Amino acid sequence: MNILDKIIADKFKEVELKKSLIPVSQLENSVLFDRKCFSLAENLKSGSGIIAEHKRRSPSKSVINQSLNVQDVVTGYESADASGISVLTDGKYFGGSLEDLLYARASVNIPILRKEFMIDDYQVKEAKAYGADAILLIAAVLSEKQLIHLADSAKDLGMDVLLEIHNKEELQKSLKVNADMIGVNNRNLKTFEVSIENSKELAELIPNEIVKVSESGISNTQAIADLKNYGYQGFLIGENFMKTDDPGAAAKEFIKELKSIA
Ligand SMILES: O=P(O)(O)OC[C@@H](O)[C@@H](O)c1c[nH]c2ccccc12
Repeated sequence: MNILDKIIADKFKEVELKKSLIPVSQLENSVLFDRKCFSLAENLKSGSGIIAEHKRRSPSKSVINQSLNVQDVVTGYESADASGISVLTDGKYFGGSLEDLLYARASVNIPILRKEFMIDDYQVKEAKAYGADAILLIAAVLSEKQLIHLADSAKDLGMDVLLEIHNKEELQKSLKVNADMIGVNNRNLKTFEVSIENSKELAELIPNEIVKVSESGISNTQAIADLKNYGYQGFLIGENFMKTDDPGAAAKEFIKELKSIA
């Protein structure tokens, strides 16, 4: 079993357990459930394009940063002029939680992406109930039918959908999905290999009306200038900021430099 298979197997158990503990009706009664979402896709078009991620650890890097407080990190990202924030909510492999999402929501007024391994409608409802503006769907772990269903369900709740692909086959099964953004993951989730070339190779195959996002392994502004030439408008960055003592300050410096080369 590769790591992605393991994560998904655990996720099925986790979701079943949660469903038995907290009914959907309770999620729907959350004060945040009727909140009007910010659009991440729209924000990427008009702003810096950076989606800055809160990530404590990952299966590929183990610990990145365990000592920070989520509110400080996300307010730092907001004042750095990030277009949106990504909050990992998986606990076992990434050290995140739904509570992180809730604290992030209470701290900023920019779009927040719930970064999670979505396999069930229940998690889409949870995302809305805990203050997310957008969800991630990973084509590598979902069928075309599931992708369509989960995306429609998020759109019905007013959230944006970022659909993650890693290769041509995954893009192929994503074309009928109602996604606002397609994210090309430069990291292969099965082997952890990272190559920004992956975003460049897949760019021309992504339909023009969908906002293109490049994800993972981005550590310098020149890479972004390059990716913009391929039509990318969004750039998801985690480790490069989170590995520092002050991710907000690192993001601010990065975005300032990005603006100066634009
Ligand atoms: O820390 P990086 O290399 O900048 O990557 C951020 C983000 O792209 C990465 O965390 C990610 C992309 N897709 C995912 C799916 C699940 C968990 C994590 C991810």
